Amino acid sequence: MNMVRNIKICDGLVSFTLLLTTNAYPLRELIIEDCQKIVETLPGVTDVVVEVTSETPQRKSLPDRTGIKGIKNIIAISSGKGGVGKSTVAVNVAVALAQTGAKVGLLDADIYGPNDPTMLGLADTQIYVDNTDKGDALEPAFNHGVKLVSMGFLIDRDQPVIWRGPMLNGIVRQFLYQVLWGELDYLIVDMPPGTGDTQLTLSQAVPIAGAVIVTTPQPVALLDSRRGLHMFKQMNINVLGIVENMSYFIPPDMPEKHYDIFGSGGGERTATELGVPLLGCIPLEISTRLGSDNGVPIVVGEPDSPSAKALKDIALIIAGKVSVAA
Ligand SMILES: Nc1ncnc2c1ncn2[C@@H]1O[C@H](COP(=O)(O)OP(=O)(O)OP(=O)(O)O)[C@@H](O)[C@H]1O
Repeated sequence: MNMVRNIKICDGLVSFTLLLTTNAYPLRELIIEDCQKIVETLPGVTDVVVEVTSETPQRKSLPDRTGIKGIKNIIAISSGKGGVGKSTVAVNVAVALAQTGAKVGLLDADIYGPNDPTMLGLADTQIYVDNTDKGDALEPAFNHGVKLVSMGFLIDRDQPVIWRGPMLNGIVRQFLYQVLWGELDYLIVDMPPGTGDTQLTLSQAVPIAGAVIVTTPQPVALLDSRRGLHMFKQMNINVLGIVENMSYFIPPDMPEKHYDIFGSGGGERTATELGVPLLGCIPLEISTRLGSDNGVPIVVGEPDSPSAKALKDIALIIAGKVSVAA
């Protein structure tokens, strides 16, 4: 698979480079260990040095959808229903991917309720327009390893956004094409809830490497997720799977206890019924909410908490699936 490069043999010392398709490769450690062990068993070998590097493959353009220069993979995080934790998942997955060394951008396409600046600790940040040879372009904000563009930077915090479809399309296109994103392995798009204008604009404008649907276990949320899934299928967009958020509540004073507030197993059932994978389940934890409110995502603030571990695993699974698809 052309993943082994740069083989050097010097007496008993063997060194080589392993090229992974993503830094966030879920089986990274296992592969390194296996390669090491196998070479070590060869006669005459005394030492093995494995270097690891990665090259994220790029999602190809489609006949009717051209990619954005420099951006390898666009991943849409969506939900059928509001308030299920879509932004929490988008922000934490973006930061978790950046933690693996990937170059990551986050486009907050939730034009009416832009929360990502707060969640990424950029609530009081301003972004600027640069004059480039291709016209004016926005310089994204940056924190926790992630570049961010959001409507939240362009409006007064208390000002409601009252726009119609065509204006929305305009801003979403600007956020895609008139931002100095630079080189990105992943552009995570935090979609607005539901199946409206923004979703259509995005799905039609650019080739999306994969869509993730965030849901909570209760039946009403799951019903809406089905609609979202059908929209992506109709638009020929690869659905990577479902994330079940708020799967169960962990009380901070009794971490061994789990309460199924919204019922249990809903995400699993929906995933099976719709024939898409369940990418992971995230518990309801007070620290996750606090992290979002304080601008320190849980994968940074409490990386060993159950929610952070679940979110990091989900990020790796998403990266793995995107690489396989590409
Ligand atoms: N696993 C969790 N544990 C605790 N709180 C959570 C969890 N997931 C999300 N929250 C909290 O629930 C609220 C809603 O989450 P979030 O804003 O991510 O949802 P959303 O689906 O993006 O909402 P919207 O539809 O408004 O865009 C936030 O206050 C967030 O901090």
